[in-house]
Amino acid sequence: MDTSIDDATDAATLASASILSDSFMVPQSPALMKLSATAPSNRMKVYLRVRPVTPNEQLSCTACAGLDLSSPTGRCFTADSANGWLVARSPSTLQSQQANTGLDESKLSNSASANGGGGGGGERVSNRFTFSGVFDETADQQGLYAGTVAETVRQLAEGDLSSGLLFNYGVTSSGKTFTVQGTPQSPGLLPRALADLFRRLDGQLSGAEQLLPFRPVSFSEAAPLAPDEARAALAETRAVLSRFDACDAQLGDWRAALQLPSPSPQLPADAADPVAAGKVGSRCSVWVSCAEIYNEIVYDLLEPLSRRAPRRTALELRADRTGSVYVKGLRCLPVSSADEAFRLALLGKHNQHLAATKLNQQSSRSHALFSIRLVRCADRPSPRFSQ
Ligand SMILES: Nc1ncnc2c1ncn2[C@@H]1O[C@H](COP(=O)(O)OP(=O)(O)OP(=O)(O)O)[C@@H](O)[C@H]1O
Repeated sequence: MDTSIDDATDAATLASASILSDSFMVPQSPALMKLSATAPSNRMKVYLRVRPVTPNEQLSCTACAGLDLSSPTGRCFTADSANGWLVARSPSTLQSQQANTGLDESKLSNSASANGGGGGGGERVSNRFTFSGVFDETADQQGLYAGTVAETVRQLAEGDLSSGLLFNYGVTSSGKTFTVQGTPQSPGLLPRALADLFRRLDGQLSGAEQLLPFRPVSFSEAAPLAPDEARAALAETRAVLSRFDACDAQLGDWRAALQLPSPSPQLPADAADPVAAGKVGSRCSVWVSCAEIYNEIVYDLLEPLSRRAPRRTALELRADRTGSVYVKGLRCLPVSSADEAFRLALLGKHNQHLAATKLNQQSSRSHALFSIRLVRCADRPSPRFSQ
């Protein structure tokens, strides 16, 4: 997987790739990745998003000197959304083509072979990479969400999916944060997924003041929750959210772009239980966690820090009874709205290790993991639940 995408980025393609699966696996070779991306029956999907070239990149890329990157024919790649292809050409090939004969786009594309080999009489002119979907720089955030994550969220909300993963991969400054988090005016995949999930669960959620019947444990299990434990869990969410002031200024814009109600809706303590009232067949609670992997150590990004304990605790990985790996001790907090869940995501992002790199003033220095867990209680006398 890495090799194939890196080939493209080497050719100055600025893109991030996302993988969505309900059984996560990492292919070991480019050939395997190609198979995964194209086989219709495979549950892993690989998408490529190309972001716009910035004026700075146009100026600073020596390999691209003389090329007009703002023109589709002046670039060393072509994103073909209709076919799910990315055709990459080396800058030197492009320069010599433009200088000598002018660029013949159709000839270049035709020369690309399906297995990524070159054409043009044995000369390696271009490579074609195949993805489950390709989104060029004109793709907006809503279109990207609708074409990638929306179906997984629907399946999760309807109980057709037990687990899914969105894995976002790309070189520094390729647009990972923009794609997953987005901006207040243009929210990315995560806030859209949360808003969509809560809209779909409308009427099925345990209210903030009602007792949650179960809590998630390990990777894929749930355990009954005693009333005082439920109260403590809800109080912890409120305590963590109360530290949110640092990011609060932008919340109005996020809410407006996502059409979220403001402030977050919380069911009153005496709200009718929708299951008991026969309105829905199941009752759900949503829990989120936020971790980072920094220098190969896992930390809880929602852990409160104090003067006495100014550093985050290093957490350990464990395997549960099914062999699934989880982070022991990672806070998993109940949330009653998309607004609450996204505020926790923003707080986690705020706490992540950041540094400026040559290419990105706000570069993430760690890998962040945001988990959304849905616990569904089918009926109370003999409860069944799914995550
Ligand atoms: N599709 C897009 N449309 C417009 N601007 C974008 C797009 N993708 C990324 N950008 C802009 O490009 C810059 C770098 O993007 P971003 O910070 O998301 O990269 P990153 O992959 O998260 O970087 P790092 O790994 O260093 O944290 C940002 O200024 C961002 O706003």
